[in-house]
Order: sequence, then structure tokens, then C-alpha cells
Amino acid sequence: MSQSLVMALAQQNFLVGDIAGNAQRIVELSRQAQQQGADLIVFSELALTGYPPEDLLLRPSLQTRVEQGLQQIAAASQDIAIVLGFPWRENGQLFNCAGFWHGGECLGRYAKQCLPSYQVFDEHRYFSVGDQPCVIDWRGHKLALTVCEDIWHKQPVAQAAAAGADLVLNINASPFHQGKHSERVNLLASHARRHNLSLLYVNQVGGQDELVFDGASFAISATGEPVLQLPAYAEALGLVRWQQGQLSALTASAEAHTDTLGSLYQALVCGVRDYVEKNRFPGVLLGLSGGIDSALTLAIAVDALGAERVKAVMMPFAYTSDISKADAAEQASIMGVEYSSISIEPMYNAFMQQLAGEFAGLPVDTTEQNLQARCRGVLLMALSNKSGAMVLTTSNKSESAVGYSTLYGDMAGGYCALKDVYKTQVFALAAYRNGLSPVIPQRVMERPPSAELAPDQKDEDNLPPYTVLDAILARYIEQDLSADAIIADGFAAEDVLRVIRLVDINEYKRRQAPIGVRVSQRGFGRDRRYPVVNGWKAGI
Ligand SMILES: Nc1ncnc2c1ncn2[C@@H]1O[C@H](COP(=O)(O)OP(=O)(O)OC[C@H]2O[C@@H]([n+]3cccc(C(=O)O)c3)[C@H](O)[C@@H]2O)[C@@H](O)[C@H]1O
Ligand SMILES: Nc1ncnc2c1ncn2[C@@H]1O[C@H](COP(=O)(O)OP(=O)(O)OP(=O)(O)O)[C@@H](O)[C@H]1O
Ligand SMILES: NC(=O)CC[C@H](N)C(=O)O
Repeated sequence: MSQSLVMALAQQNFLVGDIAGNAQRIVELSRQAQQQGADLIVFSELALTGYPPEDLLLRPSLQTRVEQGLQQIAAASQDIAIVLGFPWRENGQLFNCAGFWHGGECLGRYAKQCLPSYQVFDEHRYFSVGDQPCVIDWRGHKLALTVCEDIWHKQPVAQAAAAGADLVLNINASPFHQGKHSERVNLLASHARRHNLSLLYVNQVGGQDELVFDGASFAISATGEPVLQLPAYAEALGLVRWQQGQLSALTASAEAHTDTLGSLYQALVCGVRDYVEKNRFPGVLLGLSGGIDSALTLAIAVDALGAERVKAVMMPFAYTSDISKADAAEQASIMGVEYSSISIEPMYNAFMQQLAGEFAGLPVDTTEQNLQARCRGVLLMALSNKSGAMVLTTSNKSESAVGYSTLYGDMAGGYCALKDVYKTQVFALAAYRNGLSPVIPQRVMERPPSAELAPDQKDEDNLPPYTVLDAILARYIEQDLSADAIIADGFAAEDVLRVIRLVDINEYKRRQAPIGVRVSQRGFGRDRRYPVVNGWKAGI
């Protein structure tokens, strides 16, 4: 006769590489869950190391550190069962494992069978493939362990069902991209219905370099109905009861994690917050130009860290309009951030004076524009060095795509909130954020974008309108379409060929850009690895 079980879903923000700290956190939370009546607690994939640990997995002391952490966890499993993810070396091979501890003993260990090595994932670089299901017979229940990517294929769940499982514990490190949450829920519901199984989906939460894990863990009944939904972008401990083959929620569900601009905005906030917090920066600073990119970046920074940890700097030059200065000052005041204005004119003039001999007889070109951006970069980095605050860069995905930014100028900095956000989405996100409370002056939202690096300059003088540019970029970057296919979609050949050429020749620039939040399935980080030197010809 099976007993009723209370199970805790532990959605946590672990620090990659801090094995001792993560083990301690796992022990504390297990104790806390036990006090709340849980018989079993489930942590996420590679909870012990944090995900993705990347080449830390190759460090010689990995196994020793993992064993030390697991000893503490085993000791904490006397009165509560603990399920968690950890790397495990056996016979010279490393596996991405899920383990089940109770009474101080490991009652089962499962090695992940489906290793993702696409998009940002690179698990075949580190892990060997498992080939066995793991179904643990505990207190009259048959509990199967699976790890993240396993659930995106039919075989591991089918194997577990064939081995008699009635409940699948799926531990995850599943990063956010737009639309991902509904994909996960639909996927698990289809496994549930196909095999008449209930499933727990436990995801980690928080930012890690370019990745943002949204959490949003859930439990699903054998009929494919969601039973419990944990919040997105927050740590949480949810409880469910498992009794006579039925799951029921013991804690309140969060609102369903919908795939709107709101979840995109929260992903950006979460990415910035965790990058700053986990690197222990006291705060951030950025150049505030009166344009939309720096305005949105400022709003994200303040939502992530609080106004007292954010500084904005206006650095005017001869081409900076009065309305840019006024709008920047107004936004800084609305948001309550420290604000200062430093003219770049004296340093620009000093550079030009020193270069006058070298430049004699040569026409004015982008060199002079880049020098303005570089004066700003130097000032921001000096302020960063002095205060310890990190510089946020403001380039969006459209600009990074076509190389519309200056090396060692506006590209100087540590982290980029909008790195994976097209310019058209920048406008939509700014409007979304202002809908919550007005933080970006209306004029900033309405002015045509301009780099203000030359008299009366507008971005769209040099580029097709952003709606057209972004549509071409999405086809080329996200969908991998050829120039011919994009032209066949109705775009002007001249625009398509020019944009593709710009994307191709600016790989070197993107390679030197700071990392930033990834929110699509094809960001400019680990998702897209093109050779800088290459002879590929655009066309078919
Ligand atoms: N393949 C390669 N591998 C390595 N390095 C390479 C390279 N090709 C050029 N380079 C180097 O890169 C230099 C060119 O890059 P860089 O100095 O950045 O300059 P560049 O790309 O020529 O100019 C920057 C462009 O971005 C625009 N911009 C700047 C700032 C802000 C904004 C905005 O709206 O936000 C727009 C600006 O109007 C201009 O069109 C070359 O002089 C060379 O030193
Ligand atoms: N006058 C300025 N004062 C402070 N920072 C500036 C100034 N001009 C440019 N910057 C910085 O350089 C970045 C590049 O901005 P630029 O104005 O060239 O074009 P942009 O990409 O349209 O950005 P934005 O929409 O923020 O103006 C800005 O986002 C800002 O961080
Ligand atoms: N860690 C993993 O196995 C992640 C892969 C999986 N498809 C996801 O992103 O949800």
C-alpha cells in the first residue's frame, strides 16, 4: 500500500562553481522543506555546480569537490529524500546525473541520456551519454528520474513508463527564450497523456552570463492538467501532495507565465541584476544620450538594482541637441538616479589637435564620429575604475548585427542589456515599461533615432527603416534564409544585399562586444559561432 507523499519543488538561483555554497544551500532548504512537512525535495539540473558550469567541469579537483558536497547532502537526507543534479565521474567518463538520497544513502543515480549540443548548449564537450532508465521504488511509489533535454525526446519517458514509473521527476536548467514556457507545458502534458504519468518539472532561476533561467517550475497531472505553477524570475519552494496516483497543490500557484513583453522585460532585468550581483559590483553606470536605447537600459538597470546603485552620465558635444540634454536630465530626475554632465569637447579637440598633422589634407569621415564615441568610452571607464561600478553598454541587436557601433567607444563596457533585442522591440519594451509607470520622457519615445555624431544625423539616413532592417535581419539571423529567399519575400534586393554584407563583415566587431542577455533562440553569443575570417559569398 503506497503512502501519501508531500514533495517540494525547489526553484533556486545557484551560483555556478560555488559547489560548497550550493551544497550548504541545498542542505538548508531541505531542512526548511522538511519543517513544512515535505517527504521529498527536488532540486534542478546540476544544482550542485550551477548550470552551465562549462569548462569548470574539466578542472582536476571537480570530483573531490562534488564528493564533499554530496557527503553533506547525504547527511542531510536522514528524514527527507533529496533529489538533485550533479556531475559524476565513473570509469574515466563524466555524466550529467540526477541522484536520489534518503537515510544517508544514495538510492538511485541516473545519467542524462539526451545531451543538448545545439544553440547555447555544449554538453557533448563534457559528458558521456547514459543509457539506462532509473526508477526508484520508494514508500510504495515508482519515481523516475530524468534530466532536462531527456524530456524533449520520447525515449527516456517511454523507458521510464515501461519500467513501471508512475511519477517522473524531471530536473532542468532550461533558459528562457520568448515562447519557451508554453512549449514546456505542452510538451510535458503530451508525455503525461501518452503514458498516463504525472510529472514534476523543476527548473533553476536566475541569470548566468548571457543566459536567463526563468524558473516557472510546475507539476502536471496524468491527464495533462497543470496542478501547481511556480513564479517566473523568483526563487520559490512549492509543495504538492502525491496520493493514490493523484497530484494536488499544497501551496498557491503563481499566475501562468505568459509569453508577453512583460516576460521579455523581466528577463532583461533578471539578466542585468544577476550579472551585477553575482560579480559583486556595487552598481552600474551608463552614458545617457537622450536616445531610446540608453533610456531603456537605464530603466532596466534601475528596476534591476534600485536607483541608488545606478549613475547616468550625459557627455555632450557640439552635435548634441538641447532636447537630448533636457530629455536625459529629465529621465534621470524621474528615475531618481545620480546624474552628471561632462562635455567631451575639450578632449575631442585635444585629440584632433594632436592628430592634425597626420590628418592634414584628408576628408572628414567616420573617424571623427568614432573619436566622439571613444571620448565617451574613456570617461565612462574612468568613472568605472574610480567607483567600482560597471559600465552597461546600450547597443541593441539591430546595431550589433550591422556593426553600427564604435569599437572601444560605445562598445566599451561590461554587459549589455539589449544585446539580443531588435530596435523595433526596444520601442515596444519602452512603451511597455512606461505603461507600468512613466519613466522615459515621451519625446525620447517619439524622436527618430540618431547617433548625433554628425550634424542633423538620423540612423535611417544610413540604414533602411528599422521595421525593414529588423525584418531582413530576423530572416537572415533567426531563420537562416539566403539573400535570394529574403528578396523573394518582397524586400528590395539592394537593401537585402547591403544588410547581409554588413552582418557578414561585422563578425569581428561582435566578437569583441561585451556579453549581454540572451532572449531569442539565436543570440549573438554562443548561439551563433561564425568564423571571423571567411570567404563565404552571400546569395543562395
Ligand atoms: N575584420 C576585422 N578584424 C579586426 N579588426 C577590424 C576588421 N575590420 C576592421 N577592423 C578594425 O575596426 C575598425 C573599424 O571599426 P570602428 O573603429 O568601430 O569604426 P567603423 O565600424 O568604421 O565605424 C563605426 C560605425 O558605427 C556608427 N556608430 C558609431 C557609434 C554609435 C552608433 C549608434 O548609432 O549607436 C553608430 C558610426 O556612424 C559608423 O558608421 C577599423 O579601423 C579596423 O581597425
Ligand atoms: N551625448 C551623449 N551623452 C552620453 N552618452 C552618450 C551620448 N551620445 C551617445 N552616448 C552613449 O553612446 C551610446 C550610443 O549612442 P548613440 O547616440 O550613438 O546611438 P543609439 O544607439 O541610438 O543610442 P541611444 O538611443 O541611447 O541614443 C548611447 O546609448 C549612450 O550610452
Ligand atoms: N539543460 C538542458 O538540457 C536544456 C535543453 C532543453 N531543451 C531546454 O532548454 O529546455
